Amino acid sequence: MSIKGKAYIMGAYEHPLRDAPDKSTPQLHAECAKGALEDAGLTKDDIDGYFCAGDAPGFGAMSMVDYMGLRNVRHMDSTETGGSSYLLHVGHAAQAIAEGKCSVALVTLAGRPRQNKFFGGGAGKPGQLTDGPPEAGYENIYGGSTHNTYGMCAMRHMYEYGTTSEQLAWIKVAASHHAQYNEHAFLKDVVTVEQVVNSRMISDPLHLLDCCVVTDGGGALIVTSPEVAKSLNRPKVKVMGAGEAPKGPMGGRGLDLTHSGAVWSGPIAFGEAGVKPSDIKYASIYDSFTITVLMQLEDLGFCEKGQGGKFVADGNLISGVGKLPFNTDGGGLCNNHPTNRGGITKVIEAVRQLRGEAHPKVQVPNCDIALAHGTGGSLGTRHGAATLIMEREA
Ligand SMILES: CC(=O)SCCNC(=O)CCNC(=O)[C@H](O)C(C)(C)COP(=O)(O)OP(=O)(O)OC[C@H]1O[C@@H](n2cnc3c(N)ncnc32)[C@H](O)[C@@H]1OP(=O)(O)O
Repeated sequence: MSIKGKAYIMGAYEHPLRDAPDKSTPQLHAECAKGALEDAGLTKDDIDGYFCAGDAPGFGAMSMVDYMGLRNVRHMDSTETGGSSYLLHVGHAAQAIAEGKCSVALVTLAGRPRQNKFFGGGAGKPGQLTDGPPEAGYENIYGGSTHNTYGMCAMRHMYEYGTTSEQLAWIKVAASHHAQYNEHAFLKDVVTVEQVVNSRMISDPLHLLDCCVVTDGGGALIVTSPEVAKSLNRPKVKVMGAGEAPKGPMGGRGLDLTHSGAVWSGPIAFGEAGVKPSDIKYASIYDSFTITVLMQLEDLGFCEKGQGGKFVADGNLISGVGKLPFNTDGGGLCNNHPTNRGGITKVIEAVRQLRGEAHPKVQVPNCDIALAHGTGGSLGTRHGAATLIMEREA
């Protein structure tokens, strides 16, 4: 069943904290839920559907429903696809609403990676027997897997297409240009290409400034039926299309290191929404590392494969300058990357843009159609991809 026009995002909230030593993860989930409900003009007793991923402690969705006192939930989903989970959840919530399983869905993400000093899914130390993910035993002998696999993708992209570190650096430059206007951004300083390429090497060819930040916090969304949306006094953001796909060595269907699952999730979402890349006025693109953005821009069809380096170096990602303003909150590269599943912030900034509530310095004029895309896991080897297309309803 198509979800086009069957659900609306009516509430969105991003937690203002980036460092939360005095709050528990369930508390952050609850504060985000409260913020999104207030934004929508609803109460927690209105919620009858709940969605979260693996960052929710205990028994995931079940524990959070209990902790938050959500008495009327009749539909739950805790599908885990890493950083793309929260984009995928909007699609799943829309599907559940279209099928009559619920009418007000709450989606929450929260975590405290700064306190836990933990990223990467529990892969364990080199050579250690681990209860982490199944691939850990094959990969942890080479050290930390996340930065290394993204580094391999960047290296391969450079080899295949001649992409340069300077071109990748433009992605951080664009994100920092937007982050300067975000009072909550973890990093607010505008940086130059030279600063990015001269920052310390993390995993060749990715430098410190090619990486996303590590922040505590979270966010929440409220997705409702058209009937509930009509009753609320907020701008309506219509869900137009959603696509999801896994990429893995076995399920990867022949994709090499330079391609992401966006090659599958993108066309599904565009097809369902009935729009094309040139119709998109604003894009939130998952930005765990600069290379993540570059590959996804290409795979979603915003430029030709291999031309991403030129596209970003022409300033196309900068609001008010280029063709495709991206991550106008500063994104994961500068603003916020709570947990290793930061995708919810991608939807939240797209909602701000469509409502006309982004910072005036970065607001895209007449922003009527936006895309949010997430990836989760390790870009080169195995990850989940999810694409969401939304439209402002007059
Ligand atoms: C699907 C997915 O989501 S996969 C992605 C999951 N996320 C990640 O892998 C996180 C990637 N980022 C990181 O691992 C870390 O930020 C690192 C390794 C790049 C840096 O961490 P550390 O070496 O511990 O740096 P530390 O936190 O001590 O900060 C040192 C300095 O660098 C700065 N800094 C830290 N991270 C970044 C960053 N990403 N960009 C720019 N500056 C940074 C800090 O502000 C600090 O500056 P200061 O000395 O002026 O105060």
